[in-house]
Amino acid sequence: MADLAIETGGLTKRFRRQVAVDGIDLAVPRGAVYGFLGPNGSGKTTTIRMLLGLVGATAGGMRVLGEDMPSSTSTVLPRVGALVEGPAFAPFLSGAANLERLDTADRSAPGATRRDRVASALERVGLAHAARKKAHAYSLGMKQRLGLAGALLMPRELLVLDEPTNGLDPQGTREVRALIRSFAEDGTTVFVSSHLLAEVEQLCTHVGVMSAGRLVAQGPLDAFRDGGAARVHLRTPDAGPAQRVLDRLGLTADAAEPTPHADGADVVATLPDDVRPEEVVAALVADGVRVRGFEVRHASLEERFVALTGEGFEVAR
Ligand SMILES: Nc1ncnc2c1ncn2[C@@H]1O[C@H](COP(=O)(O)OP(=O)(O)OP(=O)(O)O)[C@@H](O)[C@H]1O
Repeated sequence: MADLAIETGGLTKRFRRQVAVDGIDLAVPRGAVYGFLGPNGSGKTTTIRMLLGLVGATAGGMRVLGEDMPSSTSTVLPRVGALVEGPAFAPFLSGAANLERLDTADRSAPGATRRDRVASALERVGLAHAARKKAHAYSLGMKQRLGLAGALLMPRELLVLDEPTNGLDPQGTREVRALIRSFAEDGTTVFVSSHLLAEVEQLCTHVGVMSAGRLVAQGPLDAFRDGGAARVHLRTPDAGPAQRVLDRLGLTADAAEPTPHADGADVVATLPDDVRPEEVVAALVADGVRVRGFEVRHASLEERFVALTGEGFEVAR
């Protein structure tokens, strides 16, 4: 069995009639940066709140860092750093004072090292220069980074981050992403929710896709990238003979009729796993088909996820 930082079985949350999370089986390997992807309202925040013991599950089980939750909350949570829903800070306290206050509330955090740990967490997120500034004067990006600093006051084995780049400008987004990468490089497992496919694609080693409360896909990101059928895009003035060659090789055309083009016509067909693109070109040429364009394209991650969830993803970065 893989060593899992988060594992759930049939995890379910119902709010009166509505099923927000519908029997999900999460498997988050240790050391992964796991992107928890799904459109708004698909159940990501509710799942995170259950994992952190902020709300009870209606049914199902969960283990976090190898321990049953919520029964082991008091021993597990000190090992987990969390950033959930835009952290609330005391506006008239400085960034450093806010972190000191937060740290004081953590019974596992030793007071003797508090000041040093606060300073190094601020340093880590690039806020050392603003340590004495009042939190209300922080930009949204700085507040978000202060929230991340709060999750880093103690060494953590797992970070759970709910939409950490929400509301940030592109620069702030890049900074937060770089920070998350640096946590992962230290060996921390990161579980990060997002409704932005591009973000998950750039950041994560693993992905879980939520749709209407269900986990519709999960696994290493590379498996999604390499999966998905390849299609050949052929441009030729000899569409009829081309189609016959493709049929013979077992390629199924996307449309009954090729798309007309000034330079002939475009034929698009799905390439079976056991046929190599060069065989297709050779067979076409051998049959006298004039090949004016030939390209093999894999379905993009976005196309695959849209197919899984039936919904579009925001592609904004
Ligand atoms: N406290 C609550 N009471 C009733 N319904 C709730 C509650 N919290 C969440 N829901 C519902 O559960 C569903 C899942 O919500 P959730 O916030 O988990 O989704 P999400 O994927 O995190 O979306 P978002 O990205 O918008 O936060 C939604 O339909 C939401 O309206």
